Parts: sequence; structure tokens; C-alpha cells
Amino acid sequence: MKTSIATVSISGEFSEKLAAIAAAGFDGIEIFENDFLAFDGSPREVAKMAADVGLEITLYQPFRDFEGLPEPQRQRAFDRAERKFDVMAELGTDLMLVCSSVSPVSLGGIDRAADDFRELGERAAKRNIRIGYEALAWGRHVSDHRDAWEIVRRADHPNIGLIVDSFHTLARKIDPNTIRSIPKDKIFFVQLADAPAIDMDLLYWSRHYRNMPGEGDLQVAEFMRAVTATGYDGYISLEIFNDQFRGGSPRAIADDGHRSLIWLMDKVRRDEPALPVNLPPMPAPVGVEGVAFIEFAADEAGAASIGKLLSSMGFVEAGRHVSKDVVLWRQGDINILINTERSGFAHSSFLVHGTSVYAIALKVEDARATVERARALGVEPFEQPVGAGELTIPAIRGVGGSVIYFLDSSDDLGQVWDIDFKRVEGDKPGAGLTTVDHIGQTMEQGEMLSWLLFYTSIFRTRKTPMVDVIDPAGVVRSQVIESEDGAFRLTLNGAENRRTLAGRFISESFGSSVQHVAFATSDIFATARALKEAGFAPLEISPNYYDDVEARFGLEPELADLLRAENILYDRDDKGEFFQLYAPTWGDGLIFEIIERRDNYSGYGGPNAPFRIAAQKRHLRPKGMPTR
Ligand SMILES: O=C(O)c1ccc(O)c(O)c1
Ligand SMILES: [Mg+2]
Repeated sequence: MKTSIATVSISGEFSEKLAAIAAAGFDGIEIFENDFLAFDGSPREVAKMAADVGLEITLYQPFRDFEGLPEPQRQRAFDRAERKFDVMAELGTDLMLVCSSVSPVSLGGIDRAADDFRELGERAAKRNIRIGYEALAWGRHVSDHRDAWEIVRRADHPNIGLIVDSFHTLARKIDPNTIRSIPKDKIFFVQLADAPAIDMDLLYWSRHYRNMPGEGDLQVAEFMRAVTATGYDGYISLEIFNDQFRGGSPRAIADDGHRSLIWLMDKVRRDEPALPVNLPPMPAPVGVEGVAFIEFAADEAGAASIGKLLSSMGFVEAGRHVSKDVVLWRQGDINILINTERSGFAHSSFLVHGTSVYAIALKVEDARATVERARALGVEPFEQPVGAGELTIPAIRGVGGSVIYFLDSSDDLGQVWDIDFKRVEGDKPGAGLTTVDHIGQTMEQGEMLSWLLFYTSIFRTRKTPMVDVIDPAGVVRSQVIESEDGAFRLTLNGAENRRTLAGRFISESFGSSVQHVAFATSDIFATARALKEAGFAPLEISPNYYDDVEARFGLEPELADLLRAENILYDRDDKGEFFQLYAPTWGDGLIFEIIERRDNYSGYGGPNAPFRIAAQKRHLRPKGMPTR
């Protein structure tokens, strides 16, 4: 597979863009004309800069408003094209993208346009240049790749071909399978972009909201299957106009782009095995069966404080690491590790972030295959030395530089608690907590798409549409990633400012991390009683909330009273009911929550978020002090 990306997709100065694109592993770049015009070097210098970092210039674009013009505009358009041919010769690229005209003076007519392209083909041939015609979704007369193809077909010139762009086809809901019957040698180039499903003006959507394949909601894999079915094996090139990416880190955006193309082509060959895909083999997306453990890095004081909270929630100290200062707290199938080592990765993480979650472990179908797949997608593996006889647990780097370990039921990894830990006899009955229902990771809003792609490209998961959570100080965007059976659930929460609970957490703990851990119980009221006996004081919810919930859902007064008495939040969807009990926030905003899902309730209590966030913020703020 040959990969390329339009320079417009990446932020930064021209040289920064090139460095990031080359480092991410791309083979080529499309020169987007404005990037070139803004650059103060000659076309030859651009060519040399690209060659120096090993990038081919795959395309020069866009040449606009060419076809269907009356005279004298028509002649001027040809003159303009010749000028661009001169630039292309110096750049050392032979392919020009002409996008369908939006000019109000352009005339319709397939044959008129075909005649214009035949003449342009003649001129281009003299310069060894090829022309690719692309239908813009908002083109004046041509807005569909099928019409563009008909024009190319009638132009009937070897130097005139078609360029297809997934955005223009999919945004207009044109069946991508119509591409399958186009001869591969007439497809000169393929551009790829995804986009979130938002109902808006096509041009505005295209110029501001495109994102990497897999990050949006368009059927880019189906589009690429159709292209691959033609036998096309030329460049696949990302052309991503996105406001957030323009302000993002060049390297991070380029890396995501390259990852998205590997993910895409791997999906193409899995969805349609008969298609020829030139990509080294890699393990299939991995199924996640749950959270195996959550590990904190802490100092003694942090460990004592978290331990006290865990103890009040019914956890017992169940084990100690054979060689490291790591304590295992357990309840049901939930394992929480507190690591107070004075060296190694956990300690470095503690020094930067304070007491916080530095690692999570996921139960997967095959731990080693997971790392292999992640590696193929350009993710950094994580390794550090272990003691003699101890397990090397396969791991990768995740959100905020954290670690994700993988366990499975293989001979050694399935025995981790017996091999790496000495058992300590716990003596408490617990409070009925059974599993980790979900984990919430908090990050800057600009990072969300990147981590969404990370998780959904490695694992077999689905995503639900992004929702807005209202914090009294701003909006937090929330994206759910979950396994089909709900055994693994993760939320990505993107803070837009530092005054939200999420934003404050990132700034106070110096980076993105796990902010939220939800434990499941099968009887929230029994759990609430047991917790009270263990000395647990729940987050206090405003009484006004209960009056509203009672009326909104038509609850029996007895149930409403019970909720009110125990500070339990309530929600319902078309499948079932949901109960939430929060611990007061810990430290800079770490959240422990206990939930009960009844009858396949599938949400996360979103409607309750503003009320519990307000309560959490009241709790964070010392009495009489203004919000920090
Ligand atoms: O928005 C545009 O004008 C534009 C230009 C060139 C392209 O390839 C494209 O997809 C869009
Ligand atoms: Mg395009």
C-alpha cells in the first residue's frame, strides 16, 4: 500500500509538516496550493525538501473552475493551467487535481466539459502531465463521481482520468459500489476522509469537520472496498480539512493519519477477503472481556488515603507483590493495585502526576496478539524489567503516557495473582461490588479523536455518538467505547476549559488520565447499607433533584424516599433502570462511582451528570472559598 497525505491536513510551517509526515511513515504528499503559495521558497526548494525526507510529491491541487467556461474565460483557464504546469515541472510531480467548477458563469453539458478536458489532456501530454478530475459535492454542474467519470470517459484521452474522494461520494450518500465498474487505469488518485454525521451545509462540513478514516461516521471502509475491487493499487491519500487538526500537534495528527490508513486497509481485507490488499499480516481486532486491574502510582500518604477510601467501600487488602511495593485491594472480581515503588515507571508517573492511575489492565482474548496488533498500528509497546520468576505482562503506552497491560487465560498470564503476588487473608464480607462497570478517561477535547482511533483500531469495539455533558463551568464532550456485550466499557471525556471538573482534573494532575472508575453491584440499596456500616459517606445530592426525578419518572414515593435517603441517582431507558451512588471526589477530582444496571439499561446516567458534577464541585470547594 502506498500512502500519501495532503499538506493541508497537518498544522505548522511547511517544513514542520514535511518532517511530521515523513516521520509518521507516509510515502508521499499532495501539495495543497495555498500551502505552497504561503511558503517563501521556490518550487525547486519544495521538491528538494520533500526528497530530503523521502517523500514523493503525489499531486498538485486544486485547480479550480476550469471546465464549461464561455469565452473569454475559457481561454484564460487554459493559460492558467499552463502556468501551473510550469510550477509542477519544477516540483517534480506529474499529476494535477482539477475539482468540478463552482463558477457561476460555467455552463453545463457533459460533452462541453469532455471537450475542455480533451484539449487540456492534449496540452498536458506535451508536458508529461496527467489530469485527475474530482467531483466536489457542491460543484455547480458536477457533484457526483458518476458524472465526473462520464466526462472523463467521453474526453477519451490517456492523460485525463478520475479522482475519487470518499467525502464527496459519501457525504452525498452516493452508493460507493458504483465505483466498482470504473476501470482501474482511469482512476488516477484516491483521496480519503471521514466525517462525523452532522446535518449541515456540504461545503462547510467538508472544509471544517473532516477527520481520519475511522474517526467519523461515514462508510469509508465500504468506499475503499469498492476502490480496491477495481484493482486500483496507487496512492491512497488523506485529505483532511479540520479546524482542530490545524491547531494540533503536527506529529500526533500525522501519526493518527497513518494509523487510520493501516486500520482501514486491514478492515478492507477482513470485510472482503477476496480483495488484494498489500499490507503485512497483523492480528485481527482483539475482543476485550473486561478490566483485570487498575493500578495507582502513589506515595505513602496517597496510598494510605486511597486505601482508606477503598476500605470504606468494602475492599480488603488481598495480596502483596512478591518483590515490589505493590498492594492488591480486592472485592468481587475487582482488583486495585497501589504501587509505592521508589523507582521504575510507576514512580516516574507519580513524580509527574501525583497519586493517580498510571496503568489499567484489560482482560483480552489474546494478550500477546494485542500488542502485536497495536505495534502494527504504530502504537508504542511498554516494557520494563521484572524480577526473576515474575511475569512480563504484555503492555502498550496509552492515554497521557499511561500503560495498558493485557492479561488473558493463557498458562502464565492467567495465573498472575498466584505468580506475582503473596496472598494476604482478607476478613471483611465486602459491600457487594462485583466488577468494574466502566472507566472514564479525561483529556483535552482536541485529543479525543486520537484516542478514539487508538481504541477502536486495536480492539473489537463499537462507539456510540458523542454527547455533551453539562458542567456548570462549561461543556465536556463524552464518547463511549464498548464491547458488543458490554463487558468492557470506556468513556473518553474531553474538557474544553480548565474550570470544569474534568478540566480542573487535567490541569491539577498535569495530564490526561483515568478520572472515573465505576464499580457494579447487583443490589445498590444493600450496597448502600453495607457501605454506611463501613463508614462510607456518599456524595450528597441536592434534595431538589429528587423532587424532579420523582415527578419526571412517576416514581413510587417509597422508592423516591429511598433514593433521597441514600443519595442515589436514578435514570431509565427503554430497556431498564439505572442507579448511581458516588463517593466524594478524591484529591484533584478522582471519581469513584457505584452503579446498578437493571434489565439491560445501556447508558451511563448522562441526564444526571450536571447534578452530580455540581455536587462534586461543591465538595471540592473549601467552604467559604471561591472556586479555584
Ligand atoms: O474544498 C475544496 O475546495 C476542495 C478542494 C480540493 C479537494 O480535493 C476537495 O476535496 C475539496
Ligand atoms: Mg478531495
